[in-house]
Amino acid sequence: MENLLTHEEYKSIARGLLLPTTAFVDGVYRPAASGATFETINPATGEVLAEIAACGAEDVDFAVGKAREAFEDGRWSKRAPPERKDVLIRLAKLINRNARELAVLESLESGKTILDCETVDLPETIHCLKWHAEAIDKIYDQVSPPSDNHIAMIVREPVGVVGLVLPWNFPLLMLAWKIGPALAAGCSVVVKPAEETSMTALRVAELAVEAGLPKGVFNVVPGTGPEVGEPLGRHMDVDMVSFTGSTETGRRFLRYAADSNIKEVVLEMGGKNPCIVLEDAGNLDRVAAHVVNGAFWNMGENCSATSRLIVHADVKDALLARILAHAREWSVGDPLDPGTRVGALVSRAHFEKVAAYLDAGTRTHLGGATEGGAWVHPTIMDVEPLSAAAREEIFGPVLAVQTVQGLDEAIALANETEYGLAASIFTTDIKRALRGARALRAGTVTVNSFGEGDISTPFGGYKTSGFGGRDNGLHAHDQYTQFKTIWVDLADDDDEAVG
Ligand SMILES: NC(=O)C1=CN([C@@H]2O[C@H](COP(=O)(O)OP(=O)(O)OC[C@H]3O[C@@H](n4cnc5c(N)ncnc54)[C@H](OP(=O)(O)O)[C@@H]3O)[C@@H](O)[C@H]2O)C=CC1
Ligand SMILES: CCCCCC/C=C/C(=O)O
Repeated sequence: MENLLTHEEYKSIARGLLLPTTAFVDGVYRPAASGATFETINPATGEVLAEIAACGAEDVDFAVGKAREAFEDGRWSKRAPPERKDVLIRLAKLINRNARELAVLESLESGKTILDCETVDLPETIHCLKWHAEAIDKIYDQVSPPSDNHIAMIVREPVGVVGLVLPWNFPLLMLAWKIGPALAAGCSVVVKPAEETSMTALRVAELAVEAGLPKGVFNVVPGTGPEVGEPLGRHMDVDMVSFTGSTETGRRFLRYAADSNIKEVVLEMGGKNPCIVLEDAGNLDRVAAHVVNGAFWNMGENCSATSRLIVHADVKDALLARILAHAREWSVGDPLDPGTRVGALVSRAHFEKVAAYLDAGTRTHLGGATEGGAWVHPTIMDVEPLSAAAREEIFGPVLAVQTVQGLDEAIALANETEYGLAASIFTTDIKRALRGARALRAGTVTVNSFGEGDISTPFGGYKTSGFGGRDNGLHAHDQYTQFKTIWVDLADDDDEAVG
């Protein structure tokens, strides 16, 4: 990559970074009301990076109040769409101008590789914000099929004050997936970043004010799930929550909503994503490259990671040989080294969760060993269909392999999961590919590739992987919009009134 720096240069940038550590509410940084802090740790070294404001219910209440004030006086919600567009495009440009520092900050907090931060997370974050900004003034209201005696308009309105609860695996990109359409729609937001990765969201909120976003529209309240996430989920003046994270926590947000003001809830949750490789898959080396990328990219800390390989017995050995060859090329190491493909897992606690699965297979082909810190080598193992390793979301670089004799068996096995986020199928027969894609119960199915689609395609899950809406695409704007019907009677003043 020609634009990448050297390992030493990245380390030098890391040493010089100014770290944002307090909440960002109503346009300024401020400590938690209690004055409490918590440590944020660099998972690659175990060192404390910073002490972050440990906010609580009082801070959430304050931030929601400021967001409400901003929403009601219309300083953003009633601005003309082209004006909102200009501000968000300026924000995307400012992120671009600060991309290197943000990439290093993201890598330091999360253990993600600088290679991915520089070449995927930052470019995709910028692209996402621009895409939603550009969409703002191209989304039309509607008029229902007309009749002689009435006209009905269906107008979009911003949903109001929105809580955005984020995960740690793509801190910037998930922020962009949510603030892009939410701010485009005219909402005010209160962001709760994951406690492992608060700092990039804080910095982006500061850049947003520099871009011209009025104060109070974009607030970030760092802290733990129970201390910040729950009060946000239960707040009577929050109109909607959009959440990405585990299915277990997603369920809690449904309860919070039911117990409070029945706010709208959109949930993007876990996955145990199958990749079916049939005997007619074609070039197995190409297939192997996709499987390895799907399974080990971002250390497998990806809700749509390929975590189950369901392979036809006739090609299993040949495919595995190629998968092992590709996986061995994924170097494990310091996330700030641009040659590293597999960085550190996000935390020691998460490392321990993933490591506990490493002996769960019936035969391990590669990996399994770990070395200090929070590193797990790409691991490929055969598993029994009903085993925990075959069913549970591991969220690490672990690929569980199962063998089948045909398409129907493969589909049945692929669908035998509580999740339904993503799936892929490899075959050179278009009919089998489409039959398979239709039968797989997942929000995104890729054929002869691994991927999540792009900003133009909706992203979300079936079954316990998703609820209430989709991220990405114009579909994401619907999450943050209310539809209002305005019905106008066209009858003459002296016509009989009909109900
Ligand atoms: N679908 C996805 O993209 C993701 C899936 N996961 C899955 O979840 C597992 C656990 O990871 P984890 O970080 O604990 O994921 P969580 O679902 O717990 O975290 C996601 C967000 O929800 C917050 N949260 C946690 N508990 C509560 C609560 N009781 N009330 C309100 N908000 C809460 C978290 O806060 P905080 O962490 O700051 O306390 C974080 O901001 C992973 O191993 C993986 O399997 C994890 C991340 C992303
Ligand atoms: C370049 C696209 C990356 C998409 C990652 C999607 C993951 C979402 C999640 O884990 O929640």
